[in-house]
Amino acid sequence: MGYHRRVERKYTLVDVRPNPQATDLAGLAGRLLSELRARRPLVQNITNYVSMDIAANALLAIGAAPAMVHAPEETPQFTPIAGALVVNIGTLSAATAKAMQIAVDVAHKVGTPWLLDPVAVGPMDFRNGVVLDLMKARPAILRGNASEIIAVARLAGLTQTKATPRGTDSTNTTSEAQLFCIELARHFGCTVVATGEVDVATDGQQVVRLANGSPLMTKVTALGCSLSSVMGGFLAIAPTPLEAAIAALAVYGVAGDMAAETARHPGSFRVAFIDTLDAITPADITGRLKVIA
Ligand SMILES: Nc1ncnc2c1ncn2[C@@H]1O[C@H](COP(=O)(O)OP(=O)(O)OP(=O)(O)O)[C@@H](O)[C@H]1O
Ligand SMILES: Cc1ncsc1CCO
Ligand SMILES: [Mg+2]
Repeated sequence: MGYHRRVERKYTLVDVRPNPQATDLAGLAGRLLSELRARRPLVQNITNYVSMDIAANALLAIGAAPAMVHAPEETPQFTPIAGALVVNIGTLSAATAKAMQIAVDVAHKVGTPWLLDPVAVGPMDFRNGVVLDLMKARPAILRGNASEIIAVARLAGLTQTKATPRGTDSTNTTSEAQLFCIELARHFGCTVVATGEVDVATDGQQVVRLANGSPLMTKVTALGCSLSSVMGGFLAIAPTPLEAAIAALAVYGVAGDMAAETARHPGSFRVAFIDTLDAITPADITGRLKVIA
């Protein structure tokens, strides 16, 4: 398949089912939060150097057990016992790319669900090739910002639209990315999540849009990477990847709202946000979740 092959669009937004009710989604997220805390899933992360600390702390705060196991020599024994695997290409090298491919192949073989965070995909050919190779091992969830999701859609030949990322940051909106989320989900048979001011999650049939969170979340590095790791925690315990994605987005977004009520600048927000991941309750989600129809 050529990178830029344009596929015929056989479906439109019209055949996507209507948005479920906010109360249903908040209830789902609250139940899965309680279940995650009860089961404390083990989450393997092969992630970038920047996110290593905050992603592990976010997983601990929400109630999961993080493990940053990268070595290809260890993966064949570790990935089968992990509840989920999170692969994040933020600080990619030839060596880490190889370690990631070995891990996702093991995950695919033994049935450990895994999530891909395609950080800064688009402008660099090496990174783009790695993302396409990783996608062949069928992630359960693809989670990126709007620019990253548009870039993966272009790589897959689903569009000629060019994303306009600025390094690891998005300059696109998730409403620009929404149709590509649906097309990618159908093309790869996975759940796709695009984050931003409004978060979009879809399995190719249902589309859910959530509008919690604070602009301060873009002022703390690797909060998106940490969201991917937290989503891995939910992926380990949720009945479906879409439910895992919705629960993670709901908990994370509401925690962002709550932390922004106590902290006004990035340094203190980072601390308040981790504290809130620990303190947040299902009732907080019910009271605050913003679902866009
Ligand atoms: N403008 C905004 N307003 C409110 N919340 C936001 C905004 N932008 C991002 N978020 C939230 O921040 C979190 C991280 O999403 P973001 O899209 O910034 O990830 P990212 O670009 O992959 O981050 P990074 O690469 O720095 O880790 C998500 O929970 C998202 O909802
Ligand atoms: C800043 C940065 N550079 C590579 S990964 C990363 C963390 C945010 O994605
Ligand atoms: Mg990111």
